[in-house]
Amino acid sequence: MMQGLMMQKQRQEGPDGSIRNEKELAHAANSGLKIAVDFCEGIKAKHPRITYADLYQLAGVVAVEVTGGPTIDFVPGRKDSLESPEEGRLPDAKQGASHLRDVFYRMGLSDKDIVALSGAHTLGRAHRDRSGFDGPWTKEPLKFDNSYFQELLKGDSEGLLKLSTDKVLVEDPKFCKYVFLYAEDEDAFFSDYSSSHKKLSELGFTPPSSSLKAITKNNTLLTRSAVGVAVAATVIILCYFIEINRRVS
Ligand code: HEM
Repeated sequence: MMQGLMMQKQRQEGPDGSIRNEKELAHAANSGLKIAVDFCEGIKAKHPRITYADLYQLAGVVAVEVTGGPTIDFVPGRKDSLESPEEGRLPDAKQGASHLRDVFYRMGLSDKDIVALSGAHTLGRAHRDRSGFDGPWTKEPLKFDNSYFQELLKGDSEGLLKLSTDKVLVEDPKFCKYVFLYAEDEDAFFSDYSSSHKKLSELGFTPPSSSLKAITKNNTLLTRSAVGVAVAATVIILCYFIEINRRVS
């Protein structure tokens, strides 16, 4: 998901759908993402007007929400590119705090963003045949909650994974205060996660005025893409559950 969210290019950071490029899918850090990209292809075929860049971001937003996480405001209008970045710009799970800061600061993100976004590891698992790592981070990997942070504070637990880049969040004093906060206060995690996810998903993107934003009478922001996002979202949810269930079981 991290990789899907970032999909950045050298000249301009930000989601542009280039992950569908075979060359980029072959980057080691993207191993396994072809499955998700292929799922999205069926939706793109039915709703060709949505860009790949928007579709992949929408899939991430929907996956977080349907698994119990916060709502993330989604604004369409990203442009597609097939120009891939060079390999090696995504975070390396075997490294530590300075590496994480190099990667995330480069995108204008903060220590708080790093910790909040790492909380996405509340979902899913690692696969030995993809990354070389194995196992979920939490006991309920289909549920988006703050248990990732609670598990981090407990230390090593049998059957649960902790990458170096997860452990460093407890070891580094500036990261650590957010780990304590999120482990204790799920609302604070959800609120910060939602803003950090939106920031990452809108890197290099200025929402166009034609994004069909509508403010309803009770001031709820509704964002509608011109294509049947509701239908697309339903299909994405189904795909997400089928895939995750298959991988977790
Ligand atoms: C902080 C640096 C990060 C590192 C080093 C990292 C590394 C990894 C690794 C090694 C895996 C296992 C891949 C596999 O074997 O299938 C993984 C999975 C995952 N990552 Fe990250 N990640 C990072 C940040 C993020 C962020 C920011 C997000 C989302 C906002 C994210 C969401 C996920 C999810 C949901 C999975 C599970 C995928 C599945 O179940 O197939 N990660 N990550």
